[in-house]
Amino acid sequence: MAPLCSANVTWQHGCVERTERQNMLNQKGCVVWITGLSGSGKSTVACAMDHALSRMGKLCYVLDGDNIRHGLCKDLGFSVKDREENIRRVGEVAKLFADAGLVTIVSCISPYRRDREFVRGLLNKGDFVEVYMKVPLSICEKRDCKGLYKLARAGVIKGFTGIDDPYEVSDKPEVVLEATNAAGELVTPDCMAETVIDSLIGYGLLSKELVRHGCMCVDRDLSSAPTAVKKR
Ligand SMILES: Nc1ncnc2c1ncn2[C@@H]1O[C@H](COP(=O)(O)OS(=O)(=O)O)[C@@H](OP(=O)(O)O)[C@H]1O
Ligand SMILES: Nc1ncnc2c1ncn2[C@@H]1O[C@H](COP(=O)(O)OP(=O)(O)O)[C@@H](O)[C@H]1O
Repeated sequence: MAPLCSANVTWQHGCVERTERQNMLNQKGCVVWITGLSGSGKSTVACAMDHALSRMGKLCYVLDGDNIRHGLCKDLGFSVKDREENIRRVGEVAKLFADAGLVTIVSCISPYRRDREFVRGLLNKGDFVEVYMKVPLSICEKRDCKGLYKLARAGVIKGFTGIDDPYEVSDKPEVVLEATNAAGELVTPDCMAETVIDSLIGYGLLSKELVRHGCMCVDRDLSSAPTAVKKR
């Protein structure tokens, strides 16, 4: 684990408090941490949430594992140590975004429980919401939209999560999203996003003042809100 901080540096306090920023934005900063196997739907749910929250007038930002590895973490691979460092960096950035008042949505495999708990520990209590994509490997592998499972099965990619590298399920993630509902029907990404948003409301991280339109939420005072919306 990295040292607490570099030598001879002093924390500089800002002159605008987090609460002031949150009041300006009319929202609370938090981190929604979406974890699960490759192909489980993390990026898709993150995108659906981003869309739904934006329609509600909430400022959010998605930190997606694939994208972060094109820049901030482009020097990292997939060893245990590199994944730990990847999650540490993403966690630190997510913490800054939450401090700026944004609903910060992270979609990273983050396969090791300890690394996710490390990030949870960076945030104020209650500001970290872990969303577990409980999608069986068989479904993820069947989707294989990037062809990586095929390469992993062929031994071309070593240390692939779910194949020859572990995914550790948390004891109590705040939200669990399954691929199918009780009736065995596929759950759409919009409905998954809605489940997470409902949880954020339940945890007091989002305002209850919402009206609903199908699976998408829109803010009560959005002038462009559809006329056929019904109260929750
Ligand atoms: N060895 C191995 N294991 C798992 N995934 C791999 C690997 N090599 C490359 N990829 C691709 O990298 C994406 C995962 O990046 P992450 O930053 O989310 O990974 S991690 O959280 O550090 O484990 C992941 O993206 P998603 O499919 O969106 O999850 C893969 O496309
Ligand atoms: N709820 C869903 N139902 C059906 N297919 C989905 C669902 N969510 C994602 N997918 C599909 O699964 C594939 C992988 O999704 P993606 O979001 O890229 O996963 P991840 O980010 O976890 O690797 C994509 O082709 C996507 O369209």
